[in-house]
Amino acid sequence: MRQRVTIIGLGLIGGSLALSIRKHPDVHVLGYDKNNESVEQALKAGAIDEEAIDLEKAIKKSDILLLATPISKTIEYIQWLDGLSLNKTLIVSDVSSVKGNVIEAAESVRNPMVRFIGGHPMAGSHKHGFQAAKAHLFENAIYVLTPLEHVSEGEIEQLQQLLFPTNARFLLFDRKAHDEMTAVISHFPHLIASSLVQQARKWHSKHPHLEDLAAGGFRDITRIASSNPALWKDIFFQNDRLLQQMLDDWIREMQQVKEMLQSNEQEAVYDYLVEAKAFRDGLPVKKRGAIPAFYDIYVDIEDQPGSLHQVVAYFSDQQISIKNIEILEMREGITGVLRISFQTKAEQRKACRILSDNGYEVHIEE
Ligand SMILES: NC(=O)c1ccc[n+]([C@@H]2O[C@H](COP(=O)([O-])OP(=O)(O)OC[C@H]3O[C@@H](n4cnc5c(N)ncnc54)[C@H](O)[C@@H]3O)[C@@H](O)[C@H]2O)c1
Ligand SMILES: O=C(O)C(=O)C[C@]1(C(=O)O)C=C[C@@H](O)C=C1
Repeated sequence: MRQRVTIIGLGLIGGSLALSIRKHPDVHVLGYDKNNESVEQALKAGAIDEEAIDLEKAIKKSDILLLATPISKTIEYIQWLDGLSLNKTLIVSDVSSVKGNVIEAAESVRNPMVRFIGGHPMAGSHKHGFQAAKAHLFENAIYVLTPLEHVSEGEIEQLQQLLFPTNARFLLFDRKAHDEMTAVISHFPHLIASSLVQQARKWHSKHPHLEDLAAGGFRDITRIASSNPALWKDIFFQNDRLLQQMLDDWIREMQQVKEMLQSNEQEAVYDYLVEAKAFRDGLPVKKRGAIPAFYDIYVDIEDQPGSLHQVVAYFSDQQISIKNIEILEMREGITGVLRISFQTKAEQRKACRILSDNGYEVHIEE
């Protein structure tokens, strides 16, 4: 049976979900955004079938509602649903980066027709708005679901079926585990990235050439500081208690590192770095885990027109399919480093052999 889905918020995440879901032949997608331009872009791109002009009417006819607005707005929409008289079950999900307050709002909803399943695709970008949306944004990403207790297995399955074309991998957690893990792995690192940029900004007035020296390391570790400040302000305040706890721990740890430096404890500093490297290197990149499962190779190429095309041509000749390709911002102006990802180890090994045989310097992270 044809399902009707309404998406509120057609920015980066809502737009990407819409583009992906529309691959189902039997799903009719209605879109709503407070910004008319986003609706027009979504219609033009074929991400939605029609605009939800009368939102209440659209929701009443829908089977599934996806909320992809800023977190505080998502909470307001959930509260508003309580007052709607619905005559059929409505599965409601969101995409919020923090779950505590969202789940609390959903638990206060007394409307028996509303079945809330929290959602959080662990993929995104530092860009925002529909123009940055991509159908493949969530490919191989973890998609966390936090269903309320009364939600049935069948309803979770129905949502997963709808989201199937995202090619994401679903994991179920409760709100506490979700918010602690995202604080550690996403929210706190974001704060640190912004603080590193702030530090560089202050030193910049003394050393105007600082920006020329900002090469691979600084750019890698601070990319996320270019994200949408409004979104991140919202995330920080939604998860403020845990962020403060992490800041306290971090300040304490930095104090210990400072003391090691002051007392010339070279071995202790070395051990600190070794321990961090071991954990970082052990993050699951090869088996399916918290980080998408790709088999990567790194290739040095000349920074000149045609170099990238030449590498890609070797793979298309041999029918090796590339899962992802990225130019790493290192050694700018000298050589480029390409990170090329493959789905299988066999493809990774074959690609490595072809390029090595053709004189390229290729690296594989073991
Ligand atoms: N950006 C990321 O990397 C990322 C990743 C995963 C989850 N999220 C979550 O996704 C949600 C949306 O973030 P985004 O990055 O897509 O932001 P975005 O700014 O690209 O999109 C938000 C959209 O919501 C619309 N909107 C705002 N208030 C509205 C309202 N009251 N009614 C209707 N539409 C409204 C905006 O016009 C905009 O189009 C957030 O809750 C965020 O926590 C973001
Ligand atoms: O790739 C990025 O730019 C992101 O910041 C994505 C990222 C993350 O921290 O990994 C950011 C917030 C979301 O809630 C989920 C994913």
